[in-house]
Amino acid sequence: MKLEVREMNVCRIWKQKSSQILRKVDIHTTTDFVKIVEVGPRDGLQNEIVFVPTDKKIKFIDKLSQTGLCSIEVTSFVNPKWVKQMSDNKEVFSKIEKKANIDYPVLVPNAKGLYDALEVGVKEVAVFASASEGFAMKNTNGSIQQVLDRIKEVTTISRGKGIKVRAYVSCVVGCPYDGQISPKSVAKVTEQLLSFGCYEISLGDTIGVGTINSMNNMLKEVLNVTSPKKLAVHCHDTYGQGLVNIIVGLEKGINVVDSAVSGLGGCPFAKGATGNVATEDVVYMLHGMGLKTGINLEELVECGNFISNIIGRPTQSRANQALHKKKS
Ligand SMILES: CC(C)(COP(=O)([O-])OP(=O)([O-])OC[C@H]1O[C@@H](n2cnc3c(N)ncnc32)[C@H](O)[C@@H]1OP(=O)([O-])[O-])[C@@H](O)C(=O)NCCC(=O)NCCSC(=O)C[C@@](C)(O)CC(=O)[O-]
Repeated sequence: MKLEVREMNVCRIWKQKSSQILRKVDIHTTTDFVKIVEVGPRDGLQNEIVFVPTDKKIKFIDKLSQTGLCSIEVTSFVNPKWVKQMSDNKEVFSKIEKKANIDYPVLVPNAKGLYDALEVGVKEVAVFASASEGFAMKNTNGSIQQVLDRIKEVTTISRGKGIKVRAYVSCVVGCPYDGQISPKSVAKVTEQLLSFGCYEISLGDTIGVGTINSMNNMLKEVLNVTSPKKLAVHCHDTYGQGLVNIIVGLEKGINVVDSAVSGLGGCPFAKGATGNVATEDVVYMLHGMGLKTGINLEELVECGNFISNIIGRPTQSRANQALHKKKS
């Protein structure tokens, strides 16, 4: 009997808390649209050891283009000795069926990557910096400052050619090499990237260690140097905190979220990192909150199943598993 009363109280408190969160989200978002940047084809597949055939990558991206997504990061133009999985970048980008209302950014680390991408007609690039020295060195073979210098060159060339530049900051709360990361370092790198002309900064919890508190502290500091409209969140789900960390971002007025269908992914240079938060789970959550994404969840589930079959691993998305089971 006592237990029942306690459970009822816990339920009531949770209901109050979740409606407070929803109210806050309503207050802070100027629009009820949340933009999803699908990173499955790049962040999702870059860590796969077995090479995913190029025609399957293309089919995967073409299927994603049918779901209502408006931005799909398709590949990277990095050194193929470092990331062999993305070595078919030119063929993938050239052969995907591009829809007029979808952006197809590609990841580039330096001017060489940019020029290679320009050869196949890329219109948007994503550059990547780190808030930790250890990860900057392991991931990009340079210090934070050296990487920022390369990015400055990429943004200068890109702006001259009318190419849009988005930027990532990795390890915004924790680093596999340097441990906890100071929110001030994240704010400093964010400010520099914006000063180069990057239109949006995606804050990456690369190893998925963030919690409500660490995300909150980091975002408070970053929001001292910019507006939420310039930010996106990119949460890996290693500790199962991806969705809740996205809510922290929404509460602060951020309405761009990166995710990977089926929870694919991880970074080859971030030990212990697992996949991104699954796009299906994010979309299910956002729609349940009354927010719009423009995405058809059923079609997304199809994409998740398609790529899971190709890589030979079950989907990591809980929403996908549940919806698939319900259907069958
Ligand atoms: C940054 C570099 C290029 C420096 O790599 P480096 O070895 O220091 O480069 P280098 O300038 O000394 O050149 C060495 C060789 O690489 C070649 N090279 C140089 N650049 C390129 C290029 N763009 N494309 C193709 N080839 C390239 C260059 O031409 C040369 O060739 P060689 O003369 O020996 O034949 C290297 O470290 C690299 O490619 N790193 C890859 C890092 C990567 O892809 N990491 C995963 C993505 S980041 C991520 O997942 C995190 C994120 C974004 O999702 C957000 C989050 O979760 O936090």
